[in-house]
Amino acid sequence: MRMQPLLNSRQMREADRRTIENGTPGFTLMLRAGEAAADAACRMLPQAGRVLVLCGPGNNGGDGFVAARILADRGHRVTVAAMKPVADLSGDAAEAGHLWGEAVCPLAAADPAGADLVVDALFGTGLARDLQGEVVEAIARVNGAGRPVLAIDVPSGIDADTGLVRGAAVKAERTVTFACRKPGHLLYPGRAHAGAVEVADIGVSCMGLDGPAVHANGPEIWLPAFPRIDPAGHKYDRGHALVLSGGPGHTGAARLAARGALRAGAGLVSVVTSARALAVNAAHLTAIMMRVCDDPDEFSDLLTDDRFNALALGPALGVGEATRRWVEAALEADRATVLDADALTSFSGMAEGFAALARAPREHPVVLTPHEGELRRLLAGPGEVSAEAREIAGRPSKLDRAVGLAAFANAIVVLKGADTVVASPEGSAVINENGSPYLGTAGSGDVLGGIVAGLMAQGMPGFEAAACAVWMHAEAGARFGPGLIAEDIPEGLPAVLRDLLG
Ligand SMILES: NC(=O)C1=CN([C@@H]2O[C@H](COP(=O)(O)OP(=O)(O)OC[C@H]3O[C@@H](n4cnc5c(N)ncnc54)[C@H](OP(=O)(O)O)[C@@H]3O)[C@@H](O)[C@H]2O)[C@@H](O)CC1
Ligand SMILES: [K+]
Repeated sequence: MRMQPLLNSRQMREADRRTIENGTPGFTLMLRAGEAAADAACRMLPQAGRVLVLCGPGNNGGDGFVAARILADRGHRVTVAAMKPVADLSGDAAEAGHLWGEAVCPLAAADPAGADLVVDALFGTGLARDLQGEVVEAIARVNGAGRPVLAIDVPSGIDADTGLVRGAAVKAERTVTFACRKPGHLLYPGRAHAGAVEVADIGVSCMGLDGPAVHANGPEIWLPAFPRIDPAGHKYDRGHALVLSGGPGHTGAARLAARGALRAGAGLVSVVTSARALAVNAAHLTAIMMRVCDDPDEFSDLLTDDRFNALALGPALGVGEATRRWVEAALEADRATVLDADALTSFSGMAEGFAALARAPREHPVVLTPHEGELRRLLAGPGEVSAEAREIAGRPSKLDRAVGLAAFANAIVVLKGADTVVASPEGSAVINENGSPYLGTAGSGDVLGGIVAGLMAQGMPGFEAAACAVWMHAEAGARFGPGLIAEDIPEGLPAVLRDLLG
């Protein structure tokens, strides 16, 4: 298994430039890209058919002209509609336009409804601003025609770096991209617009580039750091995770998290409960133990025992001063700590204070697991919030928001959603892609926090534990499919672990 880098458009340009500098002409790359697109088109349309190729003003359009030439040579009836006449193109795109060598109609005259396949070569990684005017209209006609669409590199109108729609965007059935995928292929809505994405090797290397290290999340990222069980060891070698319970009537979330931690392999897991909630927790727990703490001071006392090496707190704790004090006690104790839900929302409008706590020098990782609403409330909630925090919350790109919060709080951030991003304070990130819509169910996030804590209890580093937990959680949910409830996720972990660990 190889790591799958996701290069942004600046990094892609740099990769391109280096390849050209090392002796491969840009036009050769364009010929390879166009051929890969033509091959993909032929797989979608195996019999000779009517192909409409839409070409933009830059090199993405150039790829389109090359693909059009190859498809016509292979017997398809090809129409090319372009934003600019070939005479107005420059560089490699002009050369590709001449290679096409046949008539080009204006974009406004393109008739996607009359095609068996539409090849979208309007814009790729060079999209620089929102689309307007006739391109928006042409894209609306393509999307309305209901014909299969193959996008070259990126569905036009999708920002390759953020996955956001810039004015309008093509909805493709497939996308053929070059060298490696881009963040916008994994981040929604780009992921939905791209359809199935295939990567063509055109001789451009994605390695050794400056800038953010962003990857698709997968076992290759974290399996080497996965805790291995020592055959001669015992449960005390695999850590002891503590999960904080809410009060009576709010205890289920902690038990879900605790179950996740135990299934993830923590040697011991205890729910920390108030005396008032003890009976209800006791009625539901067997392998998971309990510790009674009625206030944060008792919790601090408990944490003088360094065998408790991982903490998870937040779900169903309640929002306010009391929860802030539990969070302070947890952070002061310097254990591998997961903060979720109310542990984050309790600091709404106090982003600076929260960050000061999280940033205090510490040995063990802090993992924050907000969804978008929790991130917004934490960084831009009502109250005295710094311009820096507000700027992070307002970033259009989910990737940038996650990386921003991670740096701001010096913590690992799991920004949850269908395209969960895990970011480190140093700026590296992974984007998850094995989830399923069924994971959006009550208590699912509680289980995730527990899995992260369970892995860290076994000594897995924070970033790897978070990325691994996100992947395993999604995998267990996706395998279960329809009818999934949060309780099923921990029970799905053994099968996922068996396949991972062999
Ligand atoms: N990297 C590689 O290894 C390889 C890359 N290759 C291919 O090159 C593609 C990147 O090419 P690219 O840089 O020319 O950018 P591209 O997406 O064609 O668009 C730029 C043009 O669009 C214009 N424009 C921008 N926004 C606009 C808007 N909103 N509305 C209107 N116009 C707008 C912009 O004009 P300007 O901003 O200057 O006005 C410029 O004319 C890449 O996706 C891949 O397909 C392969 O050929 C081989 C190897
Ligand atoms: K495109």
